[in-house]
Amino acid sequence: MPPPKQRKICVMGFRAVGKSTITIQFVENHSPDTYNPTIENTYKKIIKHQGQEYATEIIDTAGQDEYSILNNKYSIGIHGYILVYSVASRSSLETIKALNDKILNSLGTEKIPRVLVGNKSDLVNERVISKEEAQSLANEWDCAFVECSGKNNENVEEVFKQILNEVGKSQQTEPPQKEGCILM
Ligand SMILES: Nc1nc2c(ncn2[C@@H]2O[C@H](COP(=O)(O)OP(=O)(O)OP(=O)(O)O)[C@@H](O)[C@H]2O)c(=O)[nH]1
Repeated sequence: MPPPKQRKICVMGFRAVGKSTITIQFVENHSPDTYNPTIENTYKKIIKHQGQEYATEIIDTAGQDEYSILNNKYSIGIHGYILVYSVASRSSLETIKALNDKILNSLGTEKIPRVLVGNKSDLVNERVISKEEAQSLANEWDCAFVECSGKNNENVEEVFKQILNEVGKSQQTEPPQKEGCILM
């Protein structure tokens, strides 16, 4: 197998949408018993995906809102973003739109590997965001889209596979660096 590739992934979204639950479910195979608002936690996991190992660092960030200022450390050296909203909360989707804008503005490009994640898909009767609405937003952003339930461990692995795919795609399409001078 080729040597592991390093990946640094940031999990972002509104408060209590399930960022920690998804991350802990994926890294440690269990769902946290109690709700503890996160300040910031970093997890490490070797992920085997399509014949390649990825030494992955997953940063579980504090809940954000539309007015939060994007910390510099969430825009420098990050390979991809997992943008989480709750299918049962419209305001959490509005926060994701604002967050997405902030990330794109801060990096100055639209070509940023992202996965839009609708968590809490088990809350069937409380759903206010349809799959179609989120899928069309993901199409607009040209990024992947996954619905999952962190609590029930449904589709959680898919979230991480998709972000690795998105990062891989972005690295394939990067134009080769040209050598020489640029006239300003
Ligand atoms: N029904 C349901 N509840 C969930 C799911 N994922 C998380 N929760 C619950 O939502 C609450 C918040 O979960 P967390 O994982 O702590 O959310 P968070 O986004 O990390 O929260 P902050 O750190 O405050 O931003 C907890 O009570 C979880 O049990 C899910 O898929 N379904």
